[in-house]
Amino acid sequence: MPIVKNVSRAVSQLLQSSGCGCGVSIVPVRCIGVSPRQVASDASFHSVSFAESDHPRVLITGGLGQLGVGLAKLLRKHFGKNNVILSDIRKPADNIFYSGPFIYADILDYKNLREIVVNNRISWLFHYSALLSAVGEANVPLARAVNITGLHNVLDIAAEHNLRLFVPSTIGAFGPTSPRDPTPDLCIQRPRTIYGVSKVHAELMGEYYHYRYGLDFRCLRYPGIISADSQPGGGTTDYAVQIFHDAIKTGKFQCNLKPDTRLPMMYIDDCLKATLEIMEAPAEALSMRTYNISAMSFTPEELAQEVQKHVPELQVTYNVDEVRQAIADSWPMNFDDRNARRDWGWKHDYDLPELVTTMFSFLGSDSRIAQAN
Ligand SMILES: NC(=O)C1=CN([C@@H]2O[C@H](COP(=O)(O)OP(=O)(O)OC[C@H]3O[C@@H](n4cnc5c(N)ncnc54)[C@H](O)[C@@H]3O)[C@@H](O)[C@H]2O)C=CC1
Ligand SMILES: CC(=O)[C@H](N)C(=O)O
Repeated sequence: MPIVKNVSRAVSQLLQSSGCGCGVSIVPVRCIGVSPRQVASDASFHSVSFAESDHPRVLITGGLGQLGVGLAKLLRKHFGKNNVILSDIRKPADNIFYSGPFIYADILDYKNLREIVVNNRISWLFHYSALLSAVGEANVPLARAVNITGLHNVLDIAAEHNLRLFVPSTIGAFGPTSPRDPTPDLCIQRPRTIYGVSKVHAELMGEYYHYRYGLDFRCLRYPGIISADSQPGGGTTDYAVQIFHDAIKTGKFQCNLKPDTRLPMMYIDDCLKATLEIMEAPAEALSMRTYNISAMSFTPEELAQEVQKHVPELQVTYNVDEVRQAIADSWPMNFDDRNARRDWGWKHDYDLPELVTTMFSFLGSDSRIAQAN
């Protein structure tokens, strides 16, 4: 009888302790071939701090996409080359392979991922693997596996090994019934893409693990990201990268969204800066675990006009892709990021004119390099 009493007291203490994450003492641990179970642990994830110890040991999943290589470069500057491991299931180009540690990691292979985390003493994980909005609609079973099952693997490993975990979300986590102009952090989220559904799931699961197990989960909802030295991976906002390449190469650009489709966008340097800043923010500063971040918002027509200031002869035509247009029409037009600005001092550096100038200075020098080779 006393044993039964003790057990029920322990269980009720556990349930009551959810909410702040401090002192929570159970962690989901998966055994290979056995369903998830829970074991006792004294871990207090919120106390993990790198301020007084060495740099974090970082793993980036899905690192060979549009954003991962730039993130690795930024983090290596801060934490040292060998403390940041880039990973993916694709083969890296020579320059990436030789620029720092690279490892094969399939996020659907739980055991392999856990082995990498353990063997490399990983303490921060940036989970970038995903299928984006347009390619996700083209292959829903794969998007569901990578974006949802893969996330479950990452969450369990992060909780089990006390990692600080960053998972990006997106403007695509909102849908036609969300307020679109502007879209606040907390509002109706009923996206109609598998990508959006998987990202709402990631936000909720991450926050659940935070409140239930104390996982140090941090999440930003990125706008469409624009970069010069990496290609987008099959999203609805890809046009805003392609226009620069086509303006330089052919002077002609065919846009797959209508000219007046307004979407939030951001230059990659701002996106990566925000990602590092939220990971470094003290836990006490974070009143939420999922934040919108914003920089600018424009339509294809407005972007084309700005690009034409640099390439006046650029001809733009419109050939609307119905799938992408329907997605874009359900996404935010403007993003409200007041909470990020208030809580941890988020501030963007690039508006539309600076973005366009910076893109051309990058691509201009790149094409000169390409010609010289
Ligand atoms: N690029 C953008 O405009 C935005 C990106 N995000 C998010 O940021 C993250 C990174 O985005 P991008 O670099 O643009 O994506 P991307 O599509 O360019 O790259 C994703 C990477 O995931 C990898 N991957 C696919 N299946 C995998 C698996 N089973 N195991 C390991 N890796 C796998 C792919 O090989 C690819 O290199 C994603 O989670 C995305 O949802 C959010 C909003 C905007
Ligand atoms: C905004 C995103 O998440 C991405 N670029 C996409 O268009 O799917």
